[in-house]
Amino acid sequence: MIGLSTAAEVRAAEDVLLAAGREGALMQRAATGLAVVCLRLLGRAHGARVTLLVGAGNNGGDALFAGAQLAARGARVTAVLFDADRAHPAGLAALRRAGGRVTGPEGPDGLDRADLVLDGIVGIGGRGGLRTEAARLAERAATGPGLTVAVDVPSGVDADTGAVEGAAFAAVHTVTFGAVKPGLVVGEGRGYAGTVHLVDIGLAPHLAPARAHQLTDADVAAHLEPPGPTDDKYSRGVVGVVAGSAVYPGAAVLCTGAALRTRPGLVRYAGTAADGVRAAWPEAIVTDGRPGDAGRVQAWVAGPGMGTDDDARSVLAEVLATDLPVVVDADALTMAAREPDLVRGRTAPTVLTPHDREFERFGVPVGGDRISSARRLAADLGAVVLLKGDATVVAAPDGTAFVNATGTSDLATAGSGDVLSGVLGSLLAAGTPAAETAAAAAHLHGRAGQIAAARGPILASDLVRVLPDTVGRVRGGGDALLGHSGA
Ligand SMILES: NC(=O)C1=CN([C@@H]2O[C@H](COP(=O)(O)OP(=O)(O)OC[C@H]3O[C@@H](n4cnc5c(N)ncnc54)[C@H](O)[C@@H]3O)[C@@H](O)[C@H]2O)[C@@H](O)CC1
Ligand SMILES: Nc1ncnc2c1ncn2[C@@H]1O[C@H](COP(=O)(O)OP(=O)(O)O)[C@@H](O)[C@H]1O
Ligand SMILES: [K+]
Repeated sequence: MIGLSTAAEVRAAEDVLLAAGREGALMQRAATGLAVVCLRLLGRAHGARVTLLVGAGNNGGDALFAGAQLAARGARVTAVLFDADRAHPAGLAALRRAGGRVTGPEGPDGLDRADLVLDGIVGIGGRGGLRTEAARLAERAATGPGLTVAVDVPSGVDADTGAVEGAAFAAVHTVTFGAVKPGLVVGEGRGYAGTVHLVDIGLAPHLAPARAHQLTDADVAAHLEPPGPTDDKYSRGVVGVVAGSAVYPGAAVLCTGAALRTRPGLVRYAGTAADGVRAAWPEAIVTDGRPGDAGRVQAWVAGPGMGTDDDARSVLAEVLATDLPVVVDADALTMAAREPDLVRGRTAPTVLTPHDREFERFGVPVGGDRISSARRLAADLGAVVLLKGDATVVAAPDGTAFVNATGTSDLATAGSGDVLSGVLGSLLAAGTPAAETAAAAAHLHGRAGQIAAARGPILASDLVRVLPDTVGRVRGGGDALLGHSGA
């Protein structure tokens, strides 16, 4: 698991080392790690043109020290100081000693011919969008030829939330220090951060336990254990699906198929799309009766394509009245938003899987801070909330949160969410803790999207088809497709 630490948590850990007089050492570790990543990205230092955008704080100091290391290896480094009087004095001296040039925001910044641009405007000390001068150069960097690399956090991105209020530096890579900050992997900030490289500066022993995490393939593999010699079709967890309708059987077929393909023990289906499900999945046990007629299950998935009329409402209420884990998706979300008490007060886990428009039906739009929004609704309903998006967020009522690290925008296709709820129901039937299990389902769904999309545009049924291969590959470990790396 990769812990996501807020700016305050990072500062608290740094304070321990600063109190021990290690300030210089911390910044040197950060700058050296940064220079190493830059060298790797450039492929060579000698003759490379590098522009540093340097703000008045320690973030600018990191950029200056890293620039000095690159200059010492023959790079042609120009530092643009936004506030010449307050630029980090030791960093500036080091850059000058190494032969780097220094200019102001109106000076010859070299951006039009740069091979690499380092954004040291602001780091975790930043507030709000970039100010005018910085915004103008960030824009030129984004449209210029140089590879854009953010120091610690892309300037203008809120390190804690990923919110971007105004202009921000668009980085292709972000080299971050001590811990990955949530704002690099969630919300708008994710798009500005690009690939995240984590540099270890020795903070780990002093960091408070993270309240938000990203799962890796290895974490998710623990949810995908193959059956053992004593297992039978029941012992692996039976999932029940109430979804679809006679007119719209597609959602039921996708959801049931995804559940079967994730953990092929036993899937039961109850509802009016029974004929369609039978035809598509002879392996499923199907009834066109009520959930209670389906037989025993260990978890329910309710919602995709089931409608929101009185019959659908009574089916949902029957499922939510059980003491089993329930996934509430799609039409079931619409009904739960109308009647939140259907969910509040349940003792067994409930996982709600809204996208932004479904989330808003519960009263408040998602806004720029997706983790806090998911936490708020989770606490209000006493349920796990899986808020879908390009980086899906999962929050538990106690504030534990996960940000998904897998996926592709190709997943924005009709029926993709029905597949996710089938995968999730199937994993929940094993009885593992609901929030981490929901995060594991999002991870697996995202991986399936990446694998399916490697061949071209995808349909939701392609996701179902590649699920067994995806499970096999995630079990096999290896995070080659993940968005960030250790530096
Ligand atoms: N504290 C430490 O020992 C370490 C700090 N490190 C670096 O230091 C950074 C934090 O440094 P600071 O606390 O000095 O703060 P920053 O350098 O992140 O930002 C503070 C400066 O930015 C200005 N600023 C704030 N918002 C702005 C905006 N929207 N537009 C333009 N300017 C804005 C402020 O006026 C202030 O001058 C980290 O992100 C990291 O890069 C690393 O060197 C590791 C060690
Ligand atoms: N731009 C995107 N990048 C990555 N994943 C996305 C993107 N858009 C949607 N997704 C994912 O695709 C799925 C879509 O679900 P949903 O909107 O419920 O689809 P549907 O209702 O058509 O089944 C979610 O898992 C979501 O996280
Ligand atoms: K920065």
